[in-house]
Amino acid sequence: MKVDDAAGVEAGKEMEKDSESNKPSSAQNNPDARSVQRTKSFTFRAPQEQFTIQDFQLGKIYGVGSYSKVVRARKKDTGIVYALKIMDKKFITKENKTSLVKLERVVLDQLDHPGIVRLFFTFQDSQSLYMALESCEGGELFDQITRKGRLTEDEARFYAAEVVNALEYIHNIGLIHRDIKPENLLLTAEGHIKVADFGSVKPTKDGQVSFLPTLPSDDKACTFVGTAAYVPPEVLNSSPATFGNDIWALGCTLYQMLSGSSPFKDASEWLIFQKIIARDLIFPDYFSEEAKDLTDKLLHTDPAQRLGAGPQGYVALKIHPFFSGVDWDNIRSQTPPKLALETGATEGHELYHAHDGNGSTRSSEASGPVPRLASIDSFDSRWQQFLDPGECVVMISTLKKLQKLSSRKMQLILTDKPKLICVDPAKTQKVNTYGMDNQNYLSIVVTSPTNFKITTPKKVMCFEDAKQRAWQWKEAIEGLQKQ
Ligand SMILES: Nc1ncnc2c1ncn2[C@@H]1O[C@H](COP(=O)(O)OP(=O)(O)OP(=O)(O)O)[C@@H](O)[C@H]1O
Repeated sequence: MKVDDAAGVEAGKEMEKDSESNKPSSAQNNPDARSVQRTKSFTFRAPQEQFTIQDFQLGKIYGVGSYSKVVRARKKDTGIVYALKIMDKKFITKENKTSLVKLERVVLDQLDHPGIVRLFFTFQDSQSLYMALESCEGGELFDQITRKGRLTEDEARFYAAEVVNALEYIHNIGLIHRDIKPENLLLTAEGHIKVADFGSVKPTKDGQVSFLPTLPSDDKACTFVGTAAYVPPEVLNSSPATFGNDIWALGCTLYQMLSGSSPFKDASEWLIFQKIIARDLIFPDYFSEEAKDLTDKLLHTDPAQRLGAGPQGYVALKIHPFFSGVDWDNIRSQTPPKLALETGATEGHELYHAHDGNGSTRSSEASGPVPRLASIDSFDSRWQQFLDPGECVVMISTLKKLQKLSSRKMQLILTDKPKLICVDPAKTQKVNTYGMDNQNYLSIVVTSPTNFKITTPKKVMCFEDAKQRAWQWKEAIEGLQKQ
């Protein structure tokens, strides 16, 4: 057996291994865990099945994560649709993600709440691990904010209340999610919230989730788990994670729902962190007093004082005037806001200026019919080096560059120069820049919502955008060429 194959087998065994734990059985503390039979060996509620990928009819790609791909998949015999999370065993082993994958599997298995994505079963083959998740057909809350520009206070209240309801459950069983953000808040076809992505979860010492794998320490200085724009100031100062992390991220998410963008945004992670540490928070005029007050209290600098994490816990959070009228006991039977469906059209445009090298940054500005930035936190400081002073990023995404027999991850950056920069994230010295004037004529052809081709005088490049923004890339490029 080759070393790589052996590694793949290990990843599979590790994810499904009956785990020994010296923790008490969660069935004693958690009524939801009673359905799991706890004899000598532990049985997962979501079983490991003997299915193969051929048992499923695969549909669109919902999205691509750092070590997985999530695909809509209909089980051929039952007709039931799942979101199939597919992970490459060799990649997981190579990247040392085995214990994190197992953690996510064990945690999802024991979570039982209508506001959290459900894991139904797992299976594997020689190459991949598969998790069959509840399919969230309404997409990400992030896309609702992008499509609507910003949400009304009623809409934001509805979503925030459902997130609070799920977070209360998550915290009560002793878990810190650590990556709450609009991209990880998925929606059902009806429009109810489902918290997803437990890949960064941190179990607390006296939590109720059992059979946890041993994890590598992440408490090292200079590293943080989560997403730059939603990370609380104390985590940047290397304090250990607390429930207050998720409350801060909830505050950022509420702000983003109401305003259209996250409260601490800038052109690089470093600049975002400066804003977070300085708590450089500006409320738009149209926020109601209740919305301002709640956001302000969720974004308290002291994690222990954040509403919900403070001494009165969730009671204090739920009675905040912003939530007046919310029927907390019947929250999942309320009618959700109408979902904004995907359209080719885009509104608004935000530009993010490059740092000018003198320590000052210029602010963002709005103009022109060019698409909105996908997500400012996708602009990380690594890409800054490719911009000239004052140059603005119009669109940026990690895409797949498709070649004849293979594909590779690429960072595509469109700037207002206009210029298209294509960087291999694994080797940032490998960068190609394409001008877009008459001599360097560049054209773009969309072949599907996910795929597009870029033709330059010297080559044709095929890209796949898992977030289905092929039309947005075309509009943005052609918009700049017309200017
Ligand atoms: N149950 C689901 N139903 C529908 N779409 C989903 C579901 N789970 C995940 N997705 C989509 O698939 C994308 C990839 O999910 P995945 O969990 O692999 O990684 P991620 O959370 O985006 O990234 P990372 O692993 O880097 O944190 C998500 O952004 C989301 O849009």
